[in-house]
Amino acid sequence: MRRAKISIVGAGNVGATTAHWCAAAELGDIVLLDIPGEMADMPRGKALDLMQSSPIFGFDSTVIGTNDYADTAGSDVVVVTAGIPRKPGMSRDDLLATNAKIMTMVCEQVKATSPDAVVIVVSNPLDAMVQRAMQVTGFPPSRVIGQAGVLDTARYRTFLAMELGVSVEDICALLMGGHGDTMVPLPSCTTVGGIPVTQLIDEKRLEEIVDRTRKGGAEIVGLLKTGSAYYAPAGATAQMVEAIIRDKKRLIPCAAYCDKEYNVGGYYVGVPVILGTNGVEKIVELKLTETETAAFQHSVDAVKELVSVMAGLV
Ligand SMILES: NC(=O)C1=CN([C@@H]2O[C@H](COP(=O)(O)OP(=O)(O)OC[C@H]3O[C@@H](n4cnc5c(N)ncnc54)[C@H](O)[C@@H]3O)[C@@H](O)[C@H]2O)C=CC1
Ligand SMILES: O=C([O-])CC(=O)C(=O)O
Repeated sequence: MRRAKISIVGAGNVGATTAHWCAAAELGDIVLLDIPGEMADMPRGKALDLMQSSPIFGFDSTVIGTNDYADTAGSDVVVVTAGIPRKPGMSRDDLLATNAKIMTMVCEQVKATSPDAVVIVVSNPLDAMVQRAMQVTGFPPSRVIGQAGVLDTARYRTFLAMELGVSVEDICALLMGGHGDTMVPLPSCTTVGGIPVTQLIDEKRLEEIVDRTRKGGAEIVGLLKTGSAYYAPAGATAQMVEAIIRDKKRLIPCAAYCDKEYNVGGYYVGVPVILGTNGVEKIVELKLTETETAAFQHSVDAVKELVSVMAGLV
């Protein structure tokens, strides 16, 4: 049986860690690509190091490092983590100009070498970067998806489990909106072992936990000092890769292209989707309360604003 081919563009912290999770789960053969220059050999070094862990973890995925898109040709999934991360004091939006240029260069190559791939964008500011990736590749929007919601929800679930002293496995939650301070929690879709979270945590404390989730990326940036989070972001990305490669039909929040859905009008924003081999196979439309609709609209407006700034930049 042909093994799936997964290419990861950007062999930095998120890219290399995604390669690690994908290899350990034997999701397919992996190509790790980064730019030529002084550090040209770095992806080859990381790939070889990962390969040498295969006898320990018992995986037969191959991992190669390269600077040449020819090696990524015919990928089933391409993950784009290329770009700069933020440092303390910066917002994700401060990365817009630099990362939009990088995203354009990367996606021109992806379009030429892996025209049938499903593309998962991770680089920030996420919602604008995934819009740029869709524009440059010209791929159907269902095959260009952004990773944010799985990470944001994982953070939320972690904090809820810590608060209640229960297993993370028993926490089921959903967040919507952009990957930023405007993300929209949905307490009505958050349960602990089937019990609505609102029966276990009072409103004020829940709002504090939501607030910590919103600022979850910045909290890690403040601790690391030199860059941003990568273990959980890479785990979230690998979960999306798995849903696509194994056609799992996971119902998870991703940045998906919404036109009529939720009346967004042609932008990427975090919504619940069904993710399978074809990428986004369905956007699930929930009935939101008035307050949730207003918060979601606020989040969409922030994404629109960023996309319009990006259009004026490049
Ligand atoms: N969506 C999300 O939930 C998250 C997004 N991020 C974002 O992911 C991006 C990567 O973060 P890290 O891996 O921590 O950064 P990093 O600095 O460790 O790695 C980025 C890599 O991209 C490479 N790169 C730059 N230009 C390139 C190009 N034209 N082609 C190929 N590779 C190129 C760099 O050489 C570097 O190795 C950042 O923009 C960060 O903000 C990070 C965490 C979560
Ligand atoms: O905070 C950042 O810059 C990286 C990121 O998106 C996250 O960890 O959520």
